[in-house]
Amino acid sequence: MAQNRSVAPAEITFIKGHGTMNDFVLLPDDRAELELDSDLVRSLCHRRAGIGADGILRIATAGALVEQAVLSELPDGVLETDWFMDYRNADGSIAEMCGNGVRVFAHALVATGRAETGEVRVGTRSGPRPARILEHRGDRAVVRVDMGQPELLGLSSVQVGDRAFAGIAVDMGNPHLACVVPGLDGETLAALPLHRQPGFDTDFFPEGVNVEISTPLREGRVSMRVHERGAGETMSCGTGIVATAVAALADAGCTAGEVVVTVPGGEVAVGLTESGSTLTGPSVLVAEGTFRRS
Ligand SMILES: N[C@@H](CCC[C@H](N)C(=O)O)C(=O)O
Repeated sequence: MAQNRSVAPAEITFIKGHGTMNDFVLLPDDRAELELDSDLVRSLCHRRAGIGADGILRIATAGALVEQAVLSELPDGVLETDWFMDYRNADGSIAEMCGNGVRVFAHALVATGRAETGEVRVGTRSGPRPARILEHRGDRAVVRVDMGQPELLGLSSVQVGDRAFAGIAVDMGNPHLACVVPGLDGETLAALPLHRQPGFDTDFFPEGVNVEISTPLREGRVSMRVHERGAGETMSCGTGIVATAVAALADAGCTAGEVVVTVPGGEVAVGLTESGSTLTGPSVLVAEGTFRRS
């Protein structure tokens, strides 16, 4: 039963941050009192009329989100007292997970005194995603996230402009189609019309999909671009980066290894073992302030 839920206030305190330019508005709302509807999410994320972001990270305890009926129950492994990343895409839709978001969220927990530096428990709709702050210098941090076990779901394909690409469907808590394209180089990758929604198989992905296109693995590195469900093309996508590393390693005949993924917004490192995956990269907190709702 929702309790003490206020109507959305006229002024909302926010922090703005990004992880390899996948940018977020963070809303400190420990007791989950804010009515975070999709109109408010879209206003906050609007790049002309709002603050501008690929998504929203509400900071609340998991217990408060259950109490306010934002979550119907605690996801497996998440404790009532855990800080929970209540993630919304820029279009107002809810997503289960956000890899870059977890890095920025854990950094913000430490920067605002909600958690100690070191290992930080972060709850998500896909379960706990422990994060370790490896370096922390004020507004900048380097964070490693335990991203769990990627699940391979089979093969599908996408249409990007006049080209079709085959890919591996990977469940990272959220859905991905990671397409490693033989012979693709950085220049051709950069020219693909990924700003437009790629065509995908809606029977295979009834809830929509995040689409990654990448170069093949070369000396432990790939270059990738992404079109995100609910946000359009972004400069980086942490879950998509891990999905791409899985697909690039599979393409090279491996099920484990280290891959550095270059995205338009920077570089992130993935570690893949038989039992799980990690994502290591930067987090930057760039601003804080008050959003005035009109
Ligand atoms: N940018 C994120 C993924 C955000 C959610 C995604 N758009 C979805 O709808 O699944 C990341 O860093 O993983």
